[in-house]
Amino acid sequence: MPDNPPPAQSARSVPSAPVILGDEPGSFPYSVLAERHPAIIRQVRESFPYGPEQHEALDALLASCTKGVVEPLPADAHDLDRWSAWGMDAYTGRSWFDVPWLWSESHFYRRLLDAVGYFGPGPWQGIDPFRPSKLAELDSRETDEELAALDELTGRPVAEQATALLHGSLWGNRADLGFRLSDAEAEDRAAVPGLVADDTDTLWTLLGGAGAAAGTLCLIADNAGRELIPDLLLIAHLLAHGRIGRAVLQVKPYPYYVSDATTADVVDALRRLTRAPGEAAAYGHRLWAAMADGRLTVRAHPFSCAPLPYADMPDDLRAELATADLTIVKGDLNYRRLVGDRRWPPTTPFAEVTAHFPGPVAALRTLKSEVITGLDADTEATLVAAEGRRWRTSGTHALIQVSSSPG
Ligand SMILES: O=P(O)(O)OC[C@@]1(O)O[C@H](CO)[C@@H](O)[C@@H]1O
Repeated sequence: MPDNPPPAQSARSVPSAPVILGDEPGSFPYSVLAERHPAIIRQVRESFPYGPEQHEALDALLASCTKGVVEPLPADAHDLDRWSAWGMDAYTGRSWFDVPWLWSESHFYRRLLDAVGYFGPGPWQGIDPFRPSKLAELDSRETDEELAALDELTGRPVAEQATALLHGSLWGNRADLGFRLSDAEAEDRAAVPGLVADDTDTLWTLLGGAGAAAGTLCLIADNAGRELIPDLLLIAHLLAHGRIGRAVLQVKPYPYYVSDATTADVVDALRRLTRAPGEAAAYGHRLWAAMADGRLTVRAHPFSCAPLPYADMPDDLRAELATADLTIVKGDLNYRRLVGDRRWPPTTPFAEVTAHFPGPVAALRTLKSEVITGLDADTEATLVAAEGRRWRTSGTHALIQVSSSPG
């Protein structure tokens, strides 16, 4: 692992707001560590007929992450050097609640996969503990309905299709299985259609406005299933209408944050599309063909599962993203990593906190954690007056923010 700077404070970060920890009882980060992680362990136990070894390892993880400290990785761990570069040595021996929240959450998934034998060797190597819930979602009535809506959409003017598919991708971010674990009513709460920040016009300008050469879009994916499918539909539309010439889909190299998309999930989503009735299959076949001729590629960079902000991305990823005409960063966690997981005043300019990014960048996110930047003062005041702090974490609000000139 040649290329990861130390985690504590990169030279490129903007150190002007405190990093979020999970140490405040009653706060959202605390509840994720104290309640969501144990619930995830329970769900994983129930999903597979694991043997005693795995149950014992899950017991040990539960004790460590709720009442214990961050333990060192085994000396023969395949990713020892990587985690060492990502802050392991500095955080070993400290309570999971006292280190940066982003770090302890991310490390939890690394440990969970270890506990169930995902990293092998052995018969459970590569078995995604979240696959049953991901597949259930892919097979759901809601997915059928969303795909059926494409039949009607296809007859509409192209601009209308583009807007609908962009919003499909944006609001698809509500389909987050980890979030639902700690907030069962989340999906039933009505979404607030007015975006808290809306740079859609700039986004379309960057996505091959009239006369522009079709460039490369990088999409840093978030959840599989009902978020990944609309992401893929948007990519298919942009390719088909010449707004981009090529797309790179960045997914996770291993299962993460319950429902984050891996390469296996991309394959499942494409198979789901190609086997669907109606227009959905046509989208699926176009995407399949784009994979075959290289207009759509999938990447699973190790840094996608790093416990660090994107300001600390390694040089090879930085160079790769610098070649994209636009990078779309999907979802809440990626937003936290993009702007830095810090207590920013909400009016902190988005362009300022993303100045580290190597090229034009857009965030498409529903709001599910405390971090927020780029609001105008009136919008913030209206949200606070109506909801206190609830708008930050309820998943009912969304944003499209673009910075066209970083890097
Ligand atoms: O990134 P996503 O899928 O939009 O959301 C991830 C999430 O559910 O998990 C994190 C807390 O565990 C938060 O960032 C957010 O609430």
